[in-house]
Amino acid sequence: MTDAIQKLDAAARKAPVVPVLVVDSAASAAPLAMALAEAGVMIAEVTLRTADGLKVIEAMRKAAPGLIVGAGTVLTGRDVEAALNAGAEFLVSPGMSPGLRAALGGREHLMIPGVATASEAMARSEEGFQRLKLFPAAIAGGVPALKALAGPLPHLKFMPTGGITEGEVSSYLAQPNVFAVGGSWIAGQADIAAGNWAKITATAQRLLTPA
Ligand SMILES: O=C(O)C(=O)C[C@H](O)[C@H](O)COP(=O)(O)O
Repeated sequence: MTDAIQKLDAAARKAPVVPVLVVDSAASAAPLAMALAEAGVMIAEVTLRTADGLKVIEAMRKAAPGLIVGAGTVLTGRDVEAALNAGAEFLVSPGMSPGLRAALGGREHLMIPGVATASEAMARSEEGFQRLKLFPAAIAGGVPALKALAGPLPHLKFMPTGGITEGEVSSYLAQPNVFAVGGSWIAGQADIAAGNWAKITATAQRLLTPA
């Protein structure tokens, strides 16, 4: 197992909830990183869907050095290079394409690619991807799909993301083939833009300390 995956696994064992962040302004990065770290969040995914995404990755790493910051919505080879240059420690994509696959060239261990079917999961595993994102988790079958996949493919570990609600997190995390759960609602785009740091900390804290 590679260092990047080991580090991610160790953090996910302690704090298996990964906020998927859409951050409009790099000015939000430092207070956001501190709000998440205060809640005990150990892994965050910054999507490259905003113009400031790369700057946000850099600034969050500086502000909270203990937080593992990755890049999400990595779609192209250009995204791969830009995200790694900005300091992203892991990469997440909604799926896989021949171009992205070629651009990774030996760096599969850094990426968590999205899969929605058994065939996709088998293909990614064969290509060397060690952790997979079930995406969009709710549409791809949610917890029943993960249970079904665990039968024939017990060695594959997933981070379900997409359409998961707060109340469902614990049932996802109870699956032995789930190492983390992701969601954009943990720290919502509007709350980040409005600087609602206390609300973000409270939501993340609630998720990380189940009743
Ligand atoms: O940006 C990516 O790489 C994605 O694949 C999409 C995100 O994972 C979803 O947008 C999160 O889903 P929600 O929590 O339902 O909002």
